[in-house]
Amino acid sequence: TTRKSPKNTPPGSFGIPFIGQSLSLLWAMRANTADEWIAARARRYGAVSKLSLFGTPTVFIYGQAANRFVFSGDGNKLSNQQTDSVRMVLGDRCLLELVGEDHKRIRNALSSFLKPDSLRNYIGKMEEEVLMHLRMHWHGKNNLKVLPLMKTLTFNIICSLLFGVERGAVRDTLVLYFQEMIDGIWSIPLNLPFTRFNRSLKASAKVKKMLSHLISEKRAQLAAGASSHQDLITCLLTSHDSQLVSDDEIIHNVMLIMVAGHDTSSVLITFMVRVLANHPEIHAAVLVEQEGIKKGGALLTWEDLGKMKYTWRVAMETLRMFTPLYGGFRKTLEDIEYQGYTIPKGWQILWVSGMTHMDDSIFPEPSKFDPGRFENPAGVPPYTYIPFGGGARICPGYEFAKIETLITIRYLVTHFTWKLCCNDNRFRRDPMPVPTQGLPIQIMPRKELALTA
Ligand code: HEM
Repeated sequence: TTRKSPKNTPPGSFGIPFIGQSLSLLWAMRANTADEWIAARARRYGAVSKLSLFGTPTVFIYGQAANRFVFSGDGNKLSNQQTDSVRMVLGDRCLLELVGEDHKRIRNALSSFLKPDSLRNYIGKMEEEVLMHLRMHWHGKNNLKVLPLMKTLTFNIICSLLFGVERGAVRDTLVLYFQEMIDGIWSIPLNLPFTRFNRSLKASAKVKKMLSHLISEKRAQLAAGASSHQDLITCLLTSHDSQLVSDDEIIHNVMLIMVAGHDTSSVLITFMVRVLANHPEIHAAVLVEQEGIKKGGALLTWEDLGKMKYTWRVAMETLRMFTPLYGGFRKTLEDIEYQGYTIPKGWQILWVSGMTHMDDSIFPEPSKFDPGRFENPAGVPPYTYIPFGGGARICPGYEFAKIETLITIRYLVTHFTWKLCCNDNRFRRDPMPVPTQGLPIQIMPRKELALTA
């Protein structure tokens, strides 16, 4: 085959130098029109087009073939470098930046904690966090905002399970810095004073310092004979290939998991609360399933979670329609041919999930909420339903997210009923979906919350 000239790049333009289309996309995200922004681009240029985002030339591709292309590669042609702002905030040794053997090594180390066999030992701890949260923030209340509360809950779960940071002043400070850090993580990478990005970098430096301190403390505890199975950090420090994981790698990956592990599942739970309010028949079916799992005060087990099949299908359909992570980036390690175009080395590739999730040839009547779509997993074609990504980089936190979501929804439906205070059913992206006003609801107790787990 004859090699195409590198000039044969996809249609589209780079827009204003350096800024490119970043501001236009960021603006669309905040104005709740990002999905239309993407769709309009797709209508104008087709399934492959170029643009410039966050300082880098980018090719936007979508559809089943595009997803397969992004997720089934062996990592030699496409790496996973994030945009400059994300890398500067999280650090260059986190999983998102690593390729090949480095990526495998760190993923293995994290999986030893995140795999189902390990997580089943932590179900009780998660349940305890959920109950404590409900007693503190839901019990005795009439009105509340779901999204900020779910961020608090999932952040607390991450803190206690992954890093063993219990409630108290350290955790509170960490939450504050952390929120500032996330606020500016998606930015044009110019560190100018008084910008969100500048505040985010400063907060990131403080979080890194706190984590470094935490690692020293854990090392000392381990040396004094503490158990190695307390949390993710102690697991990483004592895993048999621990010598292979550097302190920087621990810190950067802990930061990644703090972001990846709470911002996403909080959105899933929040949108499930909205879905259940909007669809009384689905709410009733979830309640029947949950009440069928009678516990009489005993803690939930792995087997109980396995019985929550319908509840999880509701979660899957929620992830299809309100996918937390709308897409992501890859970077080309060499010139790549794709659908007759050349994508030059060093460019970004932008993939998105919403375009296949809302494609009516794959999911008929895509705007209809229907958990029945997932009754037969074989009915969903490969590489079309990708809320957790796919291939070598598929989300390693899938089981973690599933467990915390099922436990939280169980306690919500069995102990409360609720009504939406704001019925517009809209959301904006920041870049995670944010329902109007953070989803204010009115709640009514169904039965007493047990005072102990
Ligand atoms: C509903 C909840 C969640 C959703 C929708 C979600 C979604 C995703 C997606 C789409 C990716 C792939 C990104 C890509 O290919 O570029 C990913 C990666 C990742 N997720 Fe999740 N995630 C969720 C929860 C979690 C949790 C709870 C954790 C950790 C406890 C976690 C940790 C990670 C990590 C570390 C990666 C990077 C993997 C790699 O690059 O090899 N996620 N997630």
